Amino acid sequence: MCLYTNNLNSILEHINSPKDLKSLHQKDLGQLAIELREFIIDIVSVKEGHLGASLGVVELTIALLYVFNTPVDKLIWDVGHQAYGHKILTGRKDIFDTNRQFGGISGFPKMKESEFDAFGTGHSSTSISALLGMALSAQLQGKIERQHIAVIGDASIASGMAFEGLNHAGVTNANILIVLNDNAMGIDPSVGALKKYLTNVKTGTAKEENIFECLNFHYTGPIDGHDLPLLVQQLKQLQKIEGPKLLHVITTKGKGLQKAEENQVTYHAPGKFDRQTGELQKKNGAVEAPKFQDVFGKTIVELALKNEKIVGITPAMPTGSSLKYMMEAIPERAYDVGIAEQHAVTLAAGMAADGLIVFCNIYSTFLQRAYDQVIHDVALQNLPVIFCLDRAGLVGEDGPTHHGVFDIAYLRCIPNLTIFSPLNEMALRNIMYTAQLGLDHPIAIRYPRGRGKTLNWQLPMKKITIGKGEILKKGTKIAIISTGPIGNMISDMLIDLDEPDEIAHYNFPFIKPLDSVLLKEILQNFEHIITIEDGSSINGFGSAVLEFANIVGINKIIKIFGVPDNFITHGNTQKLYKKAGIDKMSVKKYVQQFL
Ligand SMILES: Cc1ncc(C[n+]2csc(CCOP(=O)(O)OP(=O)(O)O)c2C)c(N)n1
Ligand SMILES: CC(=O)[C@@H](O)[C@H](O)COP(=O)(O)O
Ligand SMILES: [Mg+2]
Repeated sequence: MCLYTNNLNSILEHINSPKDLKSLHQKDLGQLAIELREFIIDIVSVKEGHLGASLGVVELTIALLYVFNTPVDKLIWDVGHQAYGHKILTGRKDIFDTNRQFGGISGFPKMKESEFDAFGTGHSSTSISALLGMALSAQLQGKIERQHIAVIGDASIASGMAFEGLNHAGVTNANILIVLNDNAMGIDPSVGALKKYLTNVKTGTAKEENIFECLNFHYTGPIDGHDLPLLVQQLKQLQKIEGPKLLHVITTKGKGLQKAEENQVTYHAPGKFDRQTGELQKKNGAVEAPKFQDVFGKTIVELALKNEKIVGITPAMPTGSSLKYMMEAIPERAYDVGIAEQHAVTLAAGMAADGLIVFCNIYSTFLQRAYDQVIHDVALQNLPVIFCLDRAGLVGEDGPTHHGVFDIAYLRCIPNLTIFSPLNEMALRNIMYTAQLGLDHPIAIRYPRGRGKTLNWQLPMKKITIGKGEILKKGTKIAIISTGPIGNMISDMLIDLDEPDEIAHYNFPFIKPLDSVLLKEILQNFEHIITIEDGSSINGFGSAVLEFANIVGINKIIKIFGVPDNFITHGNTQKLYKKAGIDKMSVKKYVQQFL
């Protein structure tokens, strides 16, 4: 049955699955693209989320779902932040307003959420390997008709992992189609030699040999990724060709919303905006405490202006990490290396080995990808790289792919590495200052997404003693030991409580080395000890305290508040703290039973 309708404004209304989409006349697809774009803008303008990337692939999404036979054919969206159109057209239109909200659908493809989400994503550059895995599996299992398609962006394909996938795929006869969605942007402008090459291909100035053909791919392109009839035609043709194929499409990030096209960095994930004008929603004008990322970004400039040996590195997150301030002020010493966390870490190691003072800023969750480099290239050689791990803790709406809750657990077991979690903005500044004065070891400084508490934070920096904790409040019966900014929540809770004299509060910014003198004193003087952190309760800060108690042979009740042993969902951070049981109420309830 053909779903053609004379009321052209309501095509999307009728599309609840790719089956409905496939029953449209091809000439109606253009109208569907208009409606899909409007729908995405409507929802994201009020519910927030990733905007530009999804707007850019509206036509591509429609064409892929129109031509291929999903979910039998496998379709993988790399990173997945551009998959909103895919979600809307694959049965989630009516619940799309719950996107990224607590209890709602995920902002990324998720296998459990839909059979149309062939593979869960969130971290970039995984699609080619996963797709190849499925295609080789199809060969082994005799699923010879099945098609396998991955959509990967120009920034993500420049990552090592994507190249590893291409390198393997090129010597197989696996039936895969890689759609390279080239908009010349990551979150920030794409960087690197491959970007230059792709630009040359687009402008017709590339040398004769095509890089993808050299890797044994059947290459098509570059074609206009907003030309729906052309996309449909090309995809239908490629459907008939066996083996590894790459279709190079050119798109505009933010397509269809003028402000988003003009300011692609801001509109990657713009927050709330006016859906008609695209104008960002104005803040209420109140003076706010700074974001931790800006404390990092402004402090490194301050330090680097005085110390020529300081360099900064970010793997593709200049805006998110605020290293952009240094890239503007001292471009020759600030490097955006693209989505290349492993390279970023070993690059830092090389620079540190040659005497530079290196601040390597990586989101906690993305450092997971460079674990071996941290151990083998930095810690084993005891190179004093200064890792600044932004987005540590529960990050909110991005959810489990992005929560920075494992870093303490995966770093704590690495010899030579110091781990520090600042209570506030000044502590972050002071540790950055101290680290650049010269440390004997590498250090990981972990701090959260969002704002701190201090308005007047650009004070002169002070050297701090490595491995020192501090008492924030005296008490007689219970000792609460916190690490990081979650300590501020404990201070607030103590103000709320009726009998605060019984509770002492200690701040342990150094997770490693622990302040053994102070900790021994606490273990000796209190019957009941509570630790709290915004990371995994397994092998976290609390575990370190338990291990220490065991080593010194002091047997006390030690209660650990940390993120439990499961993947925490997405949503507003307050709700997530509650879900993880590390919110104010949960701690208060626990403490009150002993007062
Ligand atoms: C391993 C990893 N590093 C960094 C990121 C953060 N990140 C998310 S999207 C993105 C840019 C992706 O650019 P591209 O692949 O070109 O897709 P586009 O947004 O242009 O569609 C980055 C760096 C990530 N998700 N995963
Ligand atoms: C898709 C992705 O990985 C990024 O866009 C991420 O969502 C950025 O997170 P922040 O908003 O915390 O910078
Ligand atoms: Mg891109």
